[in-house]
Amino acid sequence: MDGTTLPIQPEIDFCENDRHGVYRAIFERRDVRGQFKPDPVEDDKLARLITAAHYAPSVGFMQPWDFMVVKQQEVKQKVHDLFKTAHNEAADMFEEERRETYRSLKLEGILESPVNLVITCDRSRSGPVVVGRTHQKTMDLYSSVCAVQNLWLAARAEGLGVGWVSIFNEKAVKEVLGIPKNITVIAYLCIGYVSHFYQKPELEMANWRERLAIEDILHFDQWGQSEQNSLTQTLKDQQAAAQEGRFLSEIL
Ligand SMILES: Cc1cc2c(cc1C)N(C[C@H](O)[C@H](O)[C@H](O)COP(=O)(O)O)c1[nH]c(=O)[nH]c(=O)c1N2
Repeated sequence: MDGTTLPIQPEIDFCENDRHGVYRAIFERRDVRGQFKPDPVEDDKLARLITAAHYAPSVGFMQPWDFMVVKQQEVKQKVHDLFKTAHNEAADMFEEERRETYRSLKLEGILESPVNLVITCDRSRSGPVVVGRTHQKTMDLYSSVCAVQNLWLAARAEGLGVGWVSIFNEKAVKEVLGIPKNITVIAYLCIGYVSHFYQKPELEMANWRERLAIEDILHFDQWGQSEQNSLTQTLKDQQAAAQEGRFLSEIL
């Protein structure tokens, strides 16, 4: 193929505002559970989110996703019932000291959010041999997750909150939603306008878990090999800024 005849994008660089917008969406995106407002989400906005998801990268351009919009209260109620069952089971899986804290966490907004959206993965979408998936079969699942992340960031840019709910038995969810056996549920998302976005993850604020120090999860050339070099120092400085809400104003 002659590369010069293919259409190209007019610009390589983003202008300052656009670049800022991308990082803003990344740092200000939150998992929303309890701050949903009942206001309906306009179809054009919801469509933009789904379009953004559909333009995610996928292995071999497989596009293994489907999108299922759930708006009916009785369907949401059934999913919520499944959540409650799984949430009770989950509590018993944690160490005793953490059980009460776990129970006190708000971990879904299924009924309060006006729209629920299911993103799935059809593992046989483009036949048995897929470019890039010949040796690592799970790449299709990761592709659908890329679609979720696109949607999540686009939603933040639209002023919409998204909460990912994974506390239910997948088989039961599929039954309730009539999803065929060969389709994998990747994400059950609650979407809607919010009263506010928190600055930090709710699990971080609840002291459930801290953001890991970047230098502890950074390796050079060999696993477990660290280096005190300028990249390491810059990453530490950027993390300190991000933790204090200074990333957008000081690092960009
Ligand atoms: C695959 C997957 C699955 C879930 C989540 C996320 C992801 C990526 N998260 C959200 C998760 O708790 C949250 O992303 C982290 O706590 C970090 O917070 P922020 O997303 O930065 O606000 C999530 N949250 C929740 O309240 N109930 C849930 O069942 C899940 N499930």
